[in-house]
Amino acid sequence: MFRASVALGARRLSNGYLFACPRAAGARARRRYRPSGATCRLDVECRPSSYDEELREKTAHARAHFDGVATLPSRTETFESAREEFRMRAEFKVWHDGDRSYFAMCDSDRPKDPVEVVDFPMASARIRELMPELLREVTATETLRRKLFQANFLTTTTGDAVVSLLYHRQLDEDWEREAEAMRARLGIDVIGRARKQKLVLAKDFVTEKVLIDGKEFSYKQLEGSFTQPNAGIAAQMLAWARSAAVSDSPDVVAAATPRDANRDFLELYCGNGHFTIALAPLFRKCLATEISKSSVAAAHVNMAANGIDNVVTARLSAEELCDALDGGREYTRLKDIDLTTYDLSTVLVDPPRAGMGDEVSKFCARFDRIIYISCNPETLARDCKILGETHEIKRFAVFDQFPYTPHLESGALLVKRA
Ligand SMILES: C[S@@+](CC[C@H](N)C(=O)[O-])C[C@H]1O[C@@H](n2cnc3c(N)ncnc32)[C@H](O)[C@@H]1O
Repeated sequence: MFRASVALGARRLSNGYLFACPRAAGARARRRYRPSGATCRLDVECRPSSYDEELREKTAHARAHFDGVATLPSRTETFESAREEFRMRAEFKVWHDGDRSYFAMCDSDRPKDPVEVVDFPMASARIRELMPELLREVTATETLRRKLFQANFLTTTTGDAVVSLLYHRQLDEDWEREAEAMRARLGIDVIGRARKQKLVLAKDFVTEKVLIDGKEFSYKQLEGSFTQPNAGIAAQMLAWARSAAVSDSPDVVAAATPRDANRDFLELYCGNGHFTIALAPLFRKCLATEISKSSVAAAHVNMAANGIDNVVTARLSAEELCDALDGGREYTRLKDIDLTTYDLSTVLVDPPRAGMGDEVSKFCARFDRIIYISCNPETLARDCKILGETHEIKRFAVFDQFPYTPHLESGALLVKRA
């Protein structure tokens, strides 16, 4: 447990963190680090000096979930984050106080009690640059400011940016004109959202470029859909997954030689094709599924943009795909796909925090290699208990996607026992 400095004006939030309101104390916000249990909502303080210690503690905590549940390899492959400017997306409340507007975060238990965010060193350089510029624009133009309650930033390492502005009122032509002028001045795309309204000026996505094993891939990332928040870590996760697809050894970094070039790859929870695009070249054919319609659409665009032509993507829940592959009911969304032509040897899963659960875990146990990416070590360990009956965990990695929070992304390679 870390010592937390308590600044003047600090208050304890319901998640256990201590914060100082910068307006009251003129200080940076502070919190107490509490690795277990609490969900972290207000991650305001950047603490590079305690980064190493926090990551060590989070890693030990993640590994502890496996005690008595499944056997991990002794070595943890550790992927560290940049200490600052690592978050490509951020959401802030916008608070108005007389003539002044400011960015704020609120604890879920005290939604009317804002903590002002003056700067956010964890956010990408582009977000940090845009924050004061956006506030200046909004403060200067009543049409943009009136009933604005939230601003969401989505950026890339290449400087692309979409800012969504959320309002408690319907948006009209005046708003559109002013937003268009601001869009041109700031060099961003703007989305105006209100009840049953979404105005897009001029696009609702960014395009990220990622270099993996010497090759550049491009990713269309939709505003409002899932994207990996930490771009540096996301690239390291892709390289790790490629390496895990071909080798049981952590020492093989580049996936130069496809292991299963004559066999096929299945991906569940594929999102916008983030892992699919990087792993597809290692296999003969790939089947990737995902529940979100907009993410599947983005995945199609991303396959085409990267010249990936051996992937079929279908909008199906993981549970539906398990059912279909086991000869269950017929799915219209699979009518053009002949599942019998696939010789699936490797599966990659990247489920939400709830993990795969019993049904999907038992289904995955039939594959030779399982690459399991997880944002919740607790559910990863639970699912590994099932998979551990047939598979050995050959590799275990932690990716520090969320520095200065209790959260830790992890990856496990499970290989079927002979
Ligand atoms: C952690 S995200 C990973 C997305 C993708 N692998 C990536 O790296 O961007 C989890 C994804 O699972 C999808 N999802 C949630 N529940 C699902 C289910 N039951 N079946 C299939 N996909 C699901 C979400 O829409 C989301 O895109």
